[in-house]
Amino acid sequence: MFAQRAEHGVGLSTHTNRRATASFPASVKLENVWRRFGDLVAVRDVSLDVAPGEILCLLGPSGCGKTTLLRLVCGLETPDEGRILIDEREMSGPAANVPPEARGVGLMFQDFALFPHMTILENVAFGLQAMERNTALAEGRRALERMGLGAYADAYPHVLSGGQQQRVALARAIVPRPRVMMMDEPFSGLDPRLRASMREETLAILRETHTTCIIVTHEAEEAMLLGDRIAVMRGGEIVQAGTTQEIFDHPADLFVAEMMSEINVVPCKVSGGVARGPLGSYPSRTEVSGDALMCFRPRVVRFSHEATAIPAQVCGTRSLGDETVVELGVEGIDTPLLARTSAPFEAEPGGWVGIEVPSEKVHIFPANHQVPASLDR
Ligand SMILES: Nc1ncnc2c1ncn2[C@@H]1O[C@H](COP(=O)(O)OP(=O)(O)OP(=O)(O)O)[C@@H](O)[C@H]1O
Repeated sequence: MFAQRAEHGVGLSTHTNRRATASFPASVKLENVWRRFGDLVAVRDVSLDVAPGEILCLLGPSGCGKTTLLRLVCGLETPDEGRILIDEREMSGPAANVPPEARGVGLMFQDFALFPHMTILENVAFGLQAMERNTALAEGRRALERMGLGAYADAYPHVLSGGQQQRVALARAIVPRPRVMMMDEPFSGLDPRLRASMREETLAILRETHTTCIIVTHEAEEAMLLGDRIAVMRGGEIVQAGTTQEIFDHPADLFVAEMMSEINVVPCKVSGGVARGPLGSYPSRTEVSGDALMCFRPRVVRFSHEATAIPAQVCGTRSLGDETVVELGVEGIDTPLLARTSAPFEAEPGGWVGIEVPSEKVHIFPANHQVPASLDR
């Protein structure tokens, strides 16, 4: 990550000048964008369309190029090839290189920095310097109240907890109402309850202001909660982009399936459109043949007393309150399978149960499908 990138530092005078007209949403388009650092390819031939007012979540493991992509859109990085357009106007590319402050893009980075010598309110209003001071302070106060921090307006940052400081940084990023917002793990480091409420609040503000937004996250659940669409990145590339349901139901490969949630992976062999393995035979809807992997999520495993059910031995159970996670040993499979059930689960470790895996919930990928998440060099 990049130290101390000031999320307030990009485009503020522009935001403030344009603020009155900032209510119509902007589109963001990347066309075949590349960014290299020496021989390392951080962003590889990325094309992406973000519709006006859309919230797109970029999901991917550490080092896959998410932050670099945001920095390219903001103008803090220049693409080696390709074009970046905001509202069809070229920002980066052969014909233009619009400076960050003229792009109207707001930024909120995970390593936000508040100015220690300014009050909380002054920090928030910092982005409104082109505005008449009293109006700017009134706007700043409103944003702080919205974040539940109105009482701290005249205090200094050091009296706030880390989570509170993060909310101030968020207020500072949104108060100029940029038409396009880049958020890099904006909720990381917050405790789960605060994280959930910040997420809701941020989402409400982005929707209200029709802000087009790209949010970077490591967490699939967060991406699903926030994004109209999700783009999954690996090794500098967008592997798959779509709605939560599209990606969840039709993951492009095992990497994407594993990014979205935990998944059981069972080796099998495919021939003539049928996958055969320790769990029996399943129709394969893909072109795959030969060694393959049969994948399914723990929640799709059904417990069954039918004679056709697959015998499985209970290795262990964990209660999650309203759900039980069951580890199951099945002959021919080296690692225990996981099942999740919200029905009462009575069997003890060592006991035997029957399971079924519905064929429509099974994904079949070639055995060599998984490409390492690290970057090509
Ligand atoms: N200025 C730079 N000089 C050299 N290498 C860089 C530079 N910026 C990024 N990189 C490298 O590019 C790759 C992508 O980095 P980036 O920060 O975009 O990944 P990320 O997906 O945001 O990771 P994380 O989730 O850990 O923040 C990494 O290998 C990183 O070390």
